[in-house]
Amino acid sequence: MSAETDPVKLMKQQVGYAAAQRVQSGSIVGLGTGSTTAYAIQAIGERLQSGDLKDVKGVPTSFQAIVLARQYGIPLVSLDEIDKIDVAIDGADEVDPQKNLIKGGGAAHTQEKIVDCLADQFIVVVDSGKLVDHLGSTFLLPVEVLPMAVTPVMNAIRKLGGSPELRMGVKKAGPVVTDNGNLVVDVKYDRIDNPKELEQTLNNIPGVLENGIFAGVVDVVLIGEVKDGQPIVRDMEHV
Ligand SMILES: O=C(CO)[C@H](O)[C@H](O)COP(=O)(O)O
Repeated sequence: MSAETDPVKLMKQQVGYAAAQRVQSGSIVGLGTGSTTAYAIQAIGERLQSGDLKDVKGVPTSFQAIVLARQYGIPLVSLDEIDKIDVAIDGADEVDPQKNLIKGGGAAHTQEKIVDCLADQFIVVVDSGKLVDHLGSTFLLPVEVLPMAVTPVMNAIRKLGGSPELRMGVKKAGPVVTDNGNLVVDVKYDRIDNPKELEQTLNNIPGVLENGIFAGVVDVVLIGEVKDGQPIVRDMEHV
């Protein structure tokens, strides 16, 4: 893997690479979505190709993960073919000090939550810019919604104190359509004080598939950062 020159890309590359080193031969690996996880998928593929790693299978969390796994030669399996996932590696948009997350910047949080929560070990890979004191500080909360329910769901979210907006496509006319054929509503909160409660409340609105709060499910957070001009990776537990 050639080193990135852009500092943020370099942090993402280093942390993705570090997570890939934790994968062991013979394991089933949840393959997350996003630019940071893409480096981990690449590094797992390179380890397989060099013979450093053997007999690894991936469980993808999105169409992007499928494409990358194929590109880097990682055999894929579906959830119907396995009875466990050893480790999942995935990115995040925000991480709070209790290791709660906001995910869904890539509109893939529904499949990500299924795969990440099934893993014996869930490793999150982020650059240091994703660390926040409380969720909702920098990122809107993504909620995947069935298309026919988008208006009542947005009304219900407003009544619960959030400000929802329908996510629109870039280089595509109209709204973003997820890998599951649904829409995404991004919700602004002044502050999310109780992530677990909000996660459950939003998922109870009829028409909501899943929201991007991942509360209490993360085992390890690896953080890529630049210290004294050098990229380093640290575990969130060990400052
Ligand atoms: O949740 C996600 C996709 O739905 C991504 O993991 C999250 O958006 C982080 O992406 P990146 O590593 O590109 O910053």
